[in-house]
Amino acid sequence: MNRIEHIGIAVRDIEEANKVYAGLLGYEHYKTEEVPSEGVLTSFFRCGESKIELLKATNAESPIARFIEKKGEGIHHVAFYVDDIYKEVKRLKNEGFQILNEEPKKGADNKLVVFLHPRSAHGVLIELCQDITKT
Ligand SMILES: CC[C@@H](C(=O)O)C(=O)SCCNC(=O)CCNC(=O)[C@H](O)C(C)(C)COP(=O)(O)OP(=O)(O)OC[C@H]1O[C@@H](n2cnc3c(N)ncnc32)[C@H](O)[C@@H]1OP(=O)(O)O
Ligand SMILES: [Co+2]
Repeated sequence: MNRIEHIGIAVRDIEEANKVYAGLLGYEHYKTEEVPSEGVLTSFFRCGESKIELLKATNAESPIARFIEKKGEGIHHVAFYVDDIYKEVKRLKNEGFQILNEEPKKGADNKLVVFLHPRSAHGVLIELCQDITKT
């Protein structure tokens, strides 16, 4: 793992959050993408080599809806970029981390993603991301 790929932030109203983060960063988001399999609408801002990923729930069973219901809006996950997601999953499993999906799934922005349970990482949901084109 050599850099933070993005920080995921759970929001109730993505249009309003887009305005706030555009005001904060001084530039607009570069894309919006729905990921139906995760029940989310995402919006991305670049931030150096990393990104901010705003996430709005698109249904009541979405992890974002459940998170906001329990904890309110805020940082939902930290995503690390990895060169070989299969190798990292194997390594992290051997280290004792609880892998939520051992088979990488398609995330937003052309990435394959794997999640580690927050109880494995002191209450922080961790995402691993690899470019789909590098598989
Ligand atoms: C857009 C695609 C992708 C990308 O390309 O970037 C994404 O980012 S998708 C993001 C949304 N998808 C996910 O979050 C998938 C992984 N998450 C999960 O599998 C689940 O949300 C979970 C982490 C396993 C929790 O699910 P569940 O056990 O059903 O939820 P509960 O609401 O019952 O919570 C149990 C427990 O865990 C705490 N929790 C839940 N989410 C988080 C979180 N994001 N960060 C920290 N802690 C979290 C929750 O508060 C509960 O704690 P206790 O109340 O103390 O038991
Ligand atoms: Co994410």
